[in-house]
Amino acid sequence: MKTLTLEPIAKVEGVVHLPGSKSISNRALLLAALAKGTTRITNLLDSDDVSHMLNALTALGVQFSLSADKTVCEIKGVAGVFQHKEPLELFLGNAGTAMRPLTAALAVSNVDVTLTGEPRMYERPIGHLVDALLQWNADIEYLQHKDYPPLRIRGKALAGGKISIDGSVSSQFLTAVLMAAPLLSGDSEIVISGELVSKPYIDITLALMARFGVVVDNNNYQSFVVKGNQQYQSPGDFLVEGDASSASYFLAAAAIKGGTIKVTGIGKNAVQGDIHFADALEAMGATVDWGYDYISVTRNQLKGIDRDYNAIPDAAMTIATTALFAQGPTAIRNVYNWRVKETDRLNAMATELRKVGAEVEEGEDYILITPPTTLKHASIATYNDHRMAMCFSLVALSNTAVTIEDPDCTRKTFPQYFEVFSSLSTLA
Ligand SMILES: O=C(O)C1=C[C@@H](OP(=O)(O)O)[C@@H](O)[C@H](O)C1
Ligand SMILES: C=C(OP(=O)(O)O)C(=O)O
Repeated sequence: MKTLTLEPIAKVEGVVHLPGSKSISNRALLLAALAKGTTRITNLLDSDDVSHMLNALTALGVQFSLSADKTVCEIKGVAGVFQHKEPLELFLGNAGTAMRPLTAALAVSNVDVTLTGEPRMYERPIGHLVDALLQWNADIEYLQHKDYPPLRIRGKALAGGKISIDGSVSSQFLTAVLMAAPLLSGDSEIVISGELVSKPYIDITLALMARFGVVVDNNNYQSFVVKGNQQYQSPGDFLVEGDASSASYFLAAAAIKGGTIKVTGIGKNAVQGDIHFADALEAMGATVDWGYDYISVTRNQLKGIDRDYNAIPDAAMTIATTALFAQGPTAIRNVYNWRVKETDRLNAMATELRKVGAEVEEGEDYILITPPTTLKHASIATYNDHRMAMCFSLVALSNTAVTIEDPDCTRKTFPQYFEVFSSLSTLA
């Protein structure tokens, strides 16, 4: 297996132009594909998760052109729902932002589609989404195990109406039904049961739908009303914000061993909840500066924090390895759904943090990390989880090297991560 050893880093500083947000790239592609008119998407992310969405759109007959560097996509919308006569199989890797939204969009289209993915995708639940779509009378079949992909979807026109959806495992299920709702022939009301997790991602969904001309009535995230029989409208040009989750590694590095690092492509008005990772760093003691198109962080003495990070589950992983450099313990709470992401992230994080010397308590939905006085060199298993690889690069900001196993797993959202990280670093 390929490994990458990062030697101890004395200092980090510089400017990072962030690649496009994964969450926004895949939403923008899907809505542009459904919309009336041609959309020119710029700063599109080029990564595996986005390739899976693009490949699915190609197979569905959507016409688009990509620039040589794959960051500009001009896409001609189908002005309605997808139409495809022959049965199709779409392979979606482990991309939640492709699997979940496409399940709903295809259930209301004229298609007969089987959605497949990597083995881990077949362990990531989708039952809450399918249960919601079945209430609209969708035709969806589990091909292996109840509540998990692969799925066979025989899409058809659906009438809408009132449904309930369990929001306690993934917000992507609600995102999926919201994006499909305007395509129903009648109006719909979507009522949330259970505590809605990862709420800021719903704001991304509503903001994107609005950019494509569809306004949703949001009753305090308890229920949503969407008018039926609508068509998404292309906004013409659409610029993808920088990826705020990807920014977290650089901002954390600055807090630990800056210098100052400035990330551009996101700022104080960004729509992604993960920009509030910078607030976590500030609470730990770092100095944060916010502009309209940048966030910069400068080092300071860090102290441990104890907070609920349900709203930013992806960036919260970066807090776990930043905690290695703080005075006192850090608790990251209310992150149960770490267990159903690329791997069981609570277990993976606890196991690997212990390897570098931390004392870790792994709860059902929290992790409590007490940093060691000196970090130990370790070979870090990454569990095919891009965020495990990126988070543990921070260990090199010590007097100790760190070895990252399978570093190429960052291709899910950030293929160039290690090149960018190294370009900011001065070795000890
Ligand atoms: O809607 C989105 O773009 C996402 C929502 C979050 O998932 P959950 O809602 O499952 O927490 C997040 O972890 C994922 O990386 C992207
Ligand atoms: C959970 C993640 O991905 P997905 O979109 O596949 O859910 C992630 O990127 O951390």
